[in-house]
Amino acid sequence: MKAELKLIGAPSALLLLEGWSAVESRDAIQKTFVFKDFNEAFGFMCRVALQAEKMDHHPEWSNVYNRVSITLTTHDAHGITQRDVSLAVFIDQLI
Ligand SMILES: C[C@H](O)[C@H](O)[C@H]1CNC2=NC(N)=NC(=O)C2=N1
Repeated sequence: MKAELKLIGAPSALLLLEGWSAVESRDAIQKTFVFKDFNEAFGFMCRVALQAEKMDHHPEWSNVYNRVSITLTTHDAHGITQRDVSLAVFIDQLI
């Protein structure tokens, strides 16, 4: 198994991240980002989407106007892995 697909779990991941929280009832983390308007929010989503494709690691997310809610987990591992931490770090440095 690839090292970055080893389960590390949400509690360990959260020690490395700021502003993310554990999702109840599954091994996942989530964060909500609020922008000035839809244009800013959608620009952010485009940058995340391009990186997600590059990493072959995709967020679960929703957008309402200026708000983007993101949940990260690794579907292939049924929980949090290093890939989620790496994508979360990438997302945070966009802000
Ligand atoms: C076939 C493809 O590589 C896999 O389904 C990828 C795609 N994107 C993914 N994204 C996430 N979040 N978890 C995965 O396990 C995953 N697997």
